[in-house]
This record gives sequence, C-alpha cells and structure tokens, in this order.
Amino acid sequence: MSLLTVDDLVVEHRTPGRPVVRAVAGASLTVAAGEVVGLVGESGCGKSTLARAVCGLNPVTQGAIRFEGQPVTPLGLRRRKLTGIQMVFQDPYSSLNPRRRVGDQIADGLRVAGDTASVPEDLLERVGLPRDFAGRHPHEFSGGQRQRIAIARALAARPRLLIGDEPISALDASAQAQVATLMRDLAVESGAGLLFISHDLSVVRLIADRIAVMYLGKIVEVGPTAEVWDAPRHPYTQALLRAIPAPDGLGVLPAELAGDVPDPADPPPGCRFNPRCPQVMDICRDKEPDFGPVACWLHEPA
Ligand SMILES: Nc1ncnc2c1ncn2[C@@H]1O[C@H](COP(=O)(O)OP(=O)(O)OP(=O)(O)O)[C@@H](O)[C@H]1O
Repeated sequence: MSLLTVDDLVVEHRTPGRPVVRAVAGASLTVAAGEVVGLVGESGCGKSTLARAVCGLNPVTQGAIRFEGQPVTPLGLRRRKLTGIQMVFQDPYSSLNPRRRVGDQIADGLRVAGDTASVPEDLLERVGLPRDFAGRHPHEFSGGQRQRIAIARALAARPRLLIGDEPISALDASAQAQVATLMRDLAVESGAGLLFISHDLSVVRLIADRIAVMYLGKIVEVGPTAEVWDAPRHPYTQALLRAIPAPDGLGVLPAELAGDVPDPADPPPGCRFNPRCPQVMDICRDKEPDFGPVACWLHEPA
C-alpha cells in the first residue's frame, strides 16, 4: 500500500467576481514509505496547491487523497490531530516565528509526537547545526540555517510523510544541494516518504527515486529518475530538461517555454501543452491525453 495516494485530484480556487482557477485538474500521484518523489514543473502549474491539499490546507473539489489508507479531509485531520504529515515551506524567513527561541519552536514538534525522550538540541544536531543554537532567535541565522531549523522542527513531529514545497528555491546556490540532500537523508533514514517540490530538475535528480512532471494542473510524465532524466518522453519534460543551465551558467530557454504558462482559469482544449508543443498533431488540439505514465498522444499505451 502506498503511504500517499492522490487520485484524479481536482482543486479549484474560487475568488468572488473572478473566474474559477482549476489549479489542480485531475492529477494522480503516489508516494511510498521511504520513497523520495520529486514534483517538478514551471511556476504556476499547481504544485503548491497539490501539496497544500495533501496537508488538508486546500479543500478538495473532486478526486481523493488517501494517507495511510485514510481519506485526507480538513476535518479528518483535525480530528486525528496527529497528521503524520509535515511540510517545509519555501520561505525560511516567514515560516519560523521571529519572537520565539529556536529550541522552543522545535519543542512544539516534539510535543506533537509525544516524544519526551528527545530534546530540541538532538534535532539541531541531526540537521547539522550546533546544539547551542536552541537558545537563539531565527533572525540570527542565514536562510540555509533557518531552513535546517524548519526541517528540525518538522522532523521533531516524527512525520511519516515530509513535504518540501520549494524548500530550496530561496537559498543560495551553495546551500541548495546540501539542504535537499539533508531532507532526503533524514526522510529515508526515518522510513518516511518525501514529496519534494522544486522547479529545479537538476537538484531533484540528485535526491529523487521518481520524478513526476506537472503541467497546468496535470501530471504529464512520471517515472524512475534515471529514465526521466536520460530519456524524457513528454515534449514538456524534454523542454524542461533543455532549459537547465549548462555548467557555465548559460542556459538557453527553449522556445516552447518562452512566455507564461497558460491561464489555468482558461486552459486550452485538448492536450494542455498543445499551444507550446513543437510536436503537436491534430488529435492534440481535440482530445485530452488522459492516460499515464506519459500523458502525450505520441506515447499512448497500446
Ligand atoms: N489562493 C488562490 N486564489 C486564486 N488563485 C490561486 C491561489 N493560489 C494559487 N492560485 C493560482 O493557481 C495556479 C497554481 O498555483 P500554485 O501556486 O499551486 O502553482 P505552483 O506550481 O506551486 O507555482 P509556484 O512555484 O509559483 O508556487 C496559479 O495560476 C495561481 O495563480
């Protein structure tokens, strides 16, 4: 059984007087215990909305989310209190309380787990920080150090599923791979699953067992990391990989990724990627490729 199963999930944002934004439009995904799944895609394709729905922070419009076999609903999570799911957010400057000592914030996580055997200093040590940081305040630390503190706080609650929502995108390049690898190591070591969201495919490649590629609310390709990296099949995945800067830092944005992701309130008919796809065929403009693991008419299962 999968730890997390997201099945044909639809999540809509409704703002009075504005068109409904279908940010997640029928996405399916699984994460097993001890598995690292990287969720990638351009900004605005619905990654955060999906992650927040998994934590019960965004109501589900259609479809289902199951965690350890139980449906995830905001009410169900409140009732069970111990969610078993912890999230590390993008901005390490706003996710920690500036007025509270670091040790006290980590102690909150220990309390959630009913862990009386550990002290906050133990968690600091696990994330590679000195034990005496516990008595200090978040403003004394760099972005990378704060993100380690946020990870320590999340781990203190003993999650069975850890979600990182762009946890490295606000960090210096030098801290990015270190923090990503730390999250992977700590999740795997504790037998938890990790859903790691990033628009940086090269970091995801370092840590993920599988990669799921999201485009305009749908998972368009999913597979083992080496397969997706070495032989991407969806034209969108191929474009994302070509967009990765060369070691000299000079990347060329493929033409199909120029401009913005289309508006999820008004997605194109047929395949959502068809207006930007270099290999578009007639069927792509008419019919949505509603199949996996590669949702593309060039890769329709037999
Ligand atoms: N609370 C909201 N109300 C209305 N629209 C929203 C809301 N949150 C997100 N959206 C819209 O939903 C779509 C998906 O956003 P989401 O943040 O989930 O994407 P993302 O892939 O995580 O992007 P990013 O990497 O920029 O966070 C976007 O078009 C966004 O503008």
